[in-house]
Amino acid sequence: MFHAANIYLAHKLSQSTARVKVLKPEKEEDLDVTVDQHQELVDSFGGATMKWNLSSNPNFTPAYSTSGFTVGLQPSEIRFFELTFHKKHRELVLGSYLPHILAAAKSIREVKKTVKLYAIDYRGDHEHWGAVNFHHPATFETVAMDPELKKALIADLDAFIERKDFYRKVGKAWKRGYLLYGPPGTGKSSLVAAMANYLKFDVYDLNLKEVYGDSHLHKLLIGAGNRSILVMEDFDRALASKKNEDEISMAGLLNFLDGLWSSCVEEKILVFTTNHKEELDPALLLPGRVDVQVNMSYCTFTAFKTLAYNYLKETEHELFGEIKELLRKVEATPAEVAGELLKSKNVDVALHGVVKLLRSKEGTRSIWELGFRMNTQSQSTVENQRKRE
Ligand SMILES: Nc1ncnc2c1ncn2[C@@H]1O[C@H](COP(=O)(O)OP(=O)(O)OP(=O)(O)O)[C@@H](O)[C@H]1O
Repeated sequence: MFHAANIYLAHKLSQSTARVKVLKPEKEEDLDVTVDQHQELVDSFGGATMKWNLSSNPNFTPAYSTSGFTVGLQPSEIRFFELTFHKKHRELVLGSYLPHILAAAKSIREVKKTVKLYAIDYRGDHEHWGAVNFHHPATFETVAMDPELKKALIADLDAFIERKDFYRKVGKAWKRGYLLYGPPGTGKSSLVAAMANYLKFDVYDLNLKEVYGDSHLHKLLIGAGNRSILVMEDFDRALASKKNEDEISMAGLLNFLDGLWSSCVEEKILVFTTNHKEELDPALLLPGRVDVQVNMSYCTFTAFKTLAYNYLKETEHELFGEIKELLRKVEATPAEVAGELLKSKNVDVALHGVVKLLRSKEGTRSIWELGFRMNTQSQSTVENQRKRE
């Protein structure tokens, strides 16, 4: 309650607050401006006036020597808030105001949160996660993909976040599984980053190649925090690279995800990515394991326009017509197109680069066209769009 009140009141600091306290938490990027001691802060709620005051009492805890003996007392302080209100508002405070503060503090924390990227920590026993701040700039605005698919995905994420009570009522673990599939360079990793930045969820990058057995996998999965996205990139290939019998298998992974792990999960998103959806074990694709499949495909003209806007701030150009025609005929990944757009700040030069790239692909068939077969609705959505365009 103390931390919640501290966060809540920090948001209520006004220009007239004479003294504030400023901290820079080690792993956060922003400064924390909070209430200082003996500064009365007045808030109002449901017509009642609430007066807050931060105070402290001295406290002494035993100090120990390195050999474990008590060597005296160490001074510290216990800080607390004193809340003053008229006694007729007691019910209001206990029943509504304090719960309101808890909820408000939670959402402030989420907005301010610095998203973290976790990977297996190789400095220790490999059984824990190490974190760095997540700086991937991708957002849903910058990811070039079918607009309908994007809208549907955002709506699905929103619905998932809002349905905690529903999941609890129907006895389901509050988790959702996504499969992102498509050729390399079509934006699967960028989409994961966009999801993380949108939800402010930490990303846990579970590189299955580095997981040396079921118990290791279980420790890592259990150690991953809530409000997070657990990503298993190229997970089918990673599992296939495992030869030993005592190493993890797809069945072992799925069993654990469905079973014990599910019972301790809150607000977790699982993302599997693959370049070879057609080779996946159908057991993975059952609802409850993979709830949504997203086809990240070759660059359509709509996707190209997103990229052209991101990189050049260009919405119209005389070369757009030719690029549109070429994109109907050839297969270029958004990464390839983005690579050309990055080459020059000069719009004409950059767009000519794109035309040259696409022309060079005319008459060639990619390995994906030859060997990559897709079978879901989202694939036909993208293909229809390519035809429409
Ligand atoms: N759909 C996209 N929208 C915006 N940028 C993209 C998109 N696809 C690729 N890019 C650009 O290409 C780079 C590589 O793409 P990304 O790593 O997201 O592809 P991927 O599908 O995850 O590839 P892989 O399967 O090889 O991991 C990105 O950093 C981004 O700059």
